[in-house]
Amino acid sequence: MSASVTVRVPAKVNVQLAVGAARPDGFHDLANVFLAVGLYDEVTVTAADELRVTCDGPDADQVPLDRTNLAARAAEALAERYGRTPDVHIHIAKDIPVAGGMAGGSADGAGALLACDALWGTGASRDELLDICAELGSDVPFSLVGGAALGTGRGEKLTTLEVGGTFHWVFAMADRGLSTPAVFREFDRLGEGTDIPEPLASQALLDALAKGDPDALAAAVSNDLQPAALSLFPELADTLAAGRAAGALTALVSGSGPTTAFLARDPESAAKVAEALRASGTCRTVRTASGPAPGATVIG
Ligand SMILES: C[C@](O)(CO)[C@H](O)COP(=O)(O)OP(=O)(O)OC[C@H]1O[C@@H](n2ccc(N)nc2=O)[C@H](O)[C@@H]1O
Ligand SMILES: Nc1ncnc2c1ncn2[C@@H]1O[C@H](COP(=O)(O)OP(=O)(O)OP(=O)(O)O)[C@@H](O)[C@H]1O
Repeated sequence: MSASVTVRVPAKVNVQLAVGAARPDGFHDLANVFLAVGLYDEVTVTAADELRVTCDGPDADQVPLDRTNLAARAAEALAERYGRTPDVHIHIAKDIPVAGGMAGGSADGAGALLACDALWGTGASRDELLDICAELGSDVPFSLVGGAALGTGRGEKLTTLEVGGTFHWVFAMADRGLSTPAVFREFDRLGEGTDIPEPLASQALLDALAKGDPDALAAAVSNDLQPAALSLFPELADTLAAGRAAGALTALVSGSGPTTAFLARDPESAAKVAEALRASGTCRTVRTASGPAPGATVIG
């Protein structure tokens, strides 16, 4: 008999990303306000003779299928903790752009962890799963939790945030990726010789989320990695300008980029911004999605 579990996991946009100075361990302290959005990967794990990863979807050829895949690492980490072998076939149906700053790999890590936990019946607590997520990567705990949350430390220490409405987004995917470590290195280079303040969450932004007010959110969003992403990928300025000209309430780079995110007042306006971005020729593909979306969820 072959048992199998499927988990659906959302992408994220960072509505605030405040970045502190580099720490001795090479990471940066953050005030990272995550919002999960309705673009999903689905991770299916099936009992097998040995660990194996397959992937399909538009960006599948860019996804490593060896043990460096975050989903494989998640299965191995859980198996090790429970003294068993990670004997599963992991299939990733990938819809989240790869190396796009939307936590696609992190989503697959959290998805595989939850799916293996259900398949193996480990009985792990939520806190244990969150600990394993934090070992896998700074964004992985949020992929498990979803909704909206403030991430402090390197982004792994989460406080859930209330959100008072639905926010409508348009995402423009670029024709190449950006490496997260390279963007943080560029942030360090650009900040050399300046005083980098302690990262703090913006109260105006948290209030805007709590009210579900898109105009207030648009006025409060910020991303300290945006200058670094633009420095490495200057053409993104044209995409941001095209979305603003089409009526987006605000335009920003998502996380470390290069995906750009546009906030719209309602679904109709999001559709208009999406159409204008498609026509602009400044990006590879355009998607609309709203948030908050639920975190990793077993769907079958
Ligand atoms: C840019 C964001 O996506 C915003 O949510 C995250 O901060 C990145 O999270 P992630 O991809 O899960 O990152 P990790 O896998 O933990 O780290 C990858 C690399 O990014 C850099 N990194 C990441 C997180 C952090 N707080 N400081 C860092 O400097 C480090 O060079 C690290 O080696
Ligand atoms: N399951 C996975 N899906 C995609 N990439 C993966 C996966 N596992 C490992 N990787 C590697 O991680 C790199 C970053 O991919 P990912 O899609 O997670 O970037 P990202 O969305 O920019 O991440 P983040 O927003 O968390 O910084 C890829 O280039 C790939 O080599």
